[in-house]
Amino acid sequence: TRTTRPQRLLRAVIINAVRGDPDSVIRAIDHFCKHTEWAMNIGDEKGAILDSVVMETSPSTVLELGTYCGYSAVRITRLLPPSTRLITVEMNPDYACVARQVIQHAGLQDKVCVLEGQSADLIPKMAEMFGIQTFDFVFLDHWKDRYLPDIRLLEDCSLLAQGSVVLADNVVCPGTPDYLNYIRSNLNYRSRFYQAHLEYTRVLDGLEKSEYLGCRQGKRQ
Ligand SMILES: Cn1cnc(CNC(=O)c2cc(-c3ccc(F)cc3)cc(O)c2O)c1
Ligand SMILES: [Mg+2]
Repeated sequence: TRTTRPQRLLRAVIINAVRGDPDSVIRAIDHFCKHTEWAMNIGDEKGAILDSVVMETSPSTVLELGTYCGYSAVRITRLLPPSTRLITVEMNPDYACVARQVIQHAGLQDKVCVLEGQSADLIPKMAEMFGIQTFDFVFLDHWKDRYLPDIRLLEDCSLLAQGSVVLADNVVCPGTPDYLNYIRSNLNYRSRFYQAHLEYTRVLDGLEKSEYLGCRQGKRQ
């Protein structure tokens, strides 16, 4: 096939979504993934949970790891107050290129910074790059074996504050067992599991929401 799946998803957005209307971009992607070609966006069912967690957190500083085609970046950013920015990290340049165009079609390009590169390299530079201290909200949706090392890196870089919320996609499918074991046994977090389904399927999946409680000692026995 000459085009890639992200390119075909972008074409569906350009054809079917109203420029400057984030909700129509979301609907166009969900329609494409339900009726034409599955893609690994968080989707509508888990997306509604993401929306509710973003709204209850009402964050000032937001980090997303794993942009893919920009679907969750559009979902999150459409809910943010005018002065708030989303920083989203994508290691795949082809995905980043499509994501920037999807985000632009939604009219949210001034509120989103798509960073190309490895999360492990970029996280230590974030405070300096963006003049921030901590992230109020972090969404984990990148390589599943990077969730644990990257949450540890965020801690080590003091990028989490008391009350920061970390939401992780796919903790059941494909699954992130080492991350779940760590975050659920760590006294510095209060975690809650939201049962759902893998995007556009009946396969079980879920989201794990973890609130950082500040730096306490020890582990739960
Ligand atoms: C290539 N790449 C760039 N970023 C990433 C990180 N994301 C995932 O890997 C990811 C994978 C799946 C998934 C794939 C196949 C399957 F059979 C079941 C589930 C679902 C998701 O929601 C994901 O976020 C992968
Ligand atoms: Mg995912």
